[in-house]
Amino acid sequence: MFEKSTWIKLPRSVLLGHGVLEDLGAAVDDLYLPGRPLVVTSPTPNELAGDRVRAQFDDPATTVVEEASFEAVENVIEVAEEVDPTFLLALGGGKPIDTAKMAAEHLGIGFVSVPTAASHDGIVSGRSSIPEGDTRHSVAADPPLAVIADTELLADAPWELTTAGCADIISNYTAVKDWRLARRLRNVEYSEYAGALSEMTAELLVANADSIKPGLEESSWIVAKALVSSGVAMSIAGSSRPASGAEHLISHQLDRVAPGKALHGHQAGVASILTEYLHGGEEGEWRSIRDALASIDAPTTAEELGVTDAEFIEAVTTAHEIRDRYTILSGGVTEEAAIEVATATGII
Ligand SMILES: NC(=O)C1=CN([C@@H]2O[C@H](COP(=O)(O)OP(=O)(O)OC[C@H]3O[C@@H](n4cnc5c(N)ncnc54)[C@H](OP(=O)(O)O)[C@@H]3O)[C@@H](O)[C@H]2O)C=CC1
Ligand SMILES: O=C(CO)COP(=O)(O)O
Ligand SMILES: [Zn+2]
Repeated sequence: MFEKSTWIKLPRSVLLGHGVLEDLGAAVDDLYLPGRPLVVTSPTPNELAGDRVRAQFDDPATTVVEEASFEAVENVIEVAEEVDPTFLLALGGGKPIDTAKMAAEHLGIGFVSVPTAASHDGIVSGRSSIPEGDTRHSVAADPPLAVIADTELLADAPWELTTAGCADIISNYTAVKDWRLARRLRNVEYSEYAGALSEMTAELLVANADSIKPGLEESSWIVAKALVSSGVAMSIAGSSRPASGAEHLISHQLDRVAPGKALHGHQAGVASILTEYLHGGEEGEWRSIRDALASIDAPTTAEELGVTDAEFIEAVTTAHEIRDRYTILSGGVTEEAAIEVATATGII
């Protein structure tokens, strides 16, 4: 008997473009979400756009998240239990968005995502990624009910946040290779649709790399569309597999080994040069990944990430320990081998 089933959860509305922040209230009305939001934001986005967001609702409440942590999620839940909002409205980068996503899941209410930085594909996805001690919890949560991505706001964010979003997308190439490898060697469930969408998203971004330049609002448009598309791929897969393979394991380890030194997408991008080399060898496509990253001003070396060679190598040799996800790094890489590959690719 055929017994497979799939439940794909997607945002119902995605507004993307110049000035769409002013349509936020209307977009929420369109979702038939009556009542008041609890705005979950972080300091800079609150200062930049908090008042414009609050002005579109009756009696909104606000809570400010200083860092992404389980404690922050608990705090948001506590505030929500006091003010009894009908939905959460996450305003900012990944920190407030992931915190709100996880809190909304716990509270059993929806959330609306208003990114102020096109820094990674978590702004759209149904995955919440929160660090805790030495590990990182990537948990399934409902995706946002709506995403309101104002390219005017995104274009004003520091340029490196946008290049981090690009690099997060470019790393989809190796994430999909790891996923296919896991299907072949471990019979892991693989979605052709999600894999193809994720790869196509990276290809389109690279094809448009010439239009990704600081001070050009079109860059934010291209990147934000790619982040939406990658988020949809994760929703179709029901996991972060289409966008997170061994390169993400290395990035998560760098967060632990060298915290706060580099942005998530930049780390995943540099790590994907190395994992592509492991997949394809000297003749593989690692140079194309490196050149694509360089063409949009993203780092391609440990030094450009601001981490030492030793920190990068430690992240590579320990990456397989943090998550039970089969990748090219499963089983581990010796320090000598890691140094050899990182040297061959010019990362160290
Ligand atoms: N779900 C997922 O798939 C993923 C989730 N994550 C999560 O996301 C977090 C990282 O996301 P990221 O977006 O980089 O982090 P943040 O939300 O911390 O944003 C990065 C920095 O940019 C600032 N900022 C945000 N928007 C603007 C703007 N428009 N102009 C000027 N500054 C701005 C923030 O300021 P300030 O701190 O003052 O508010 C912060 O200092 C991690 O904590 C991680 O847990 C990461 C990867 C994937
Ligand atoms: O960053 C992600 C996709 O780009 C999410 O991946 P994780 O599931 O590894 O947190
Ligand atoms: Zn990522």
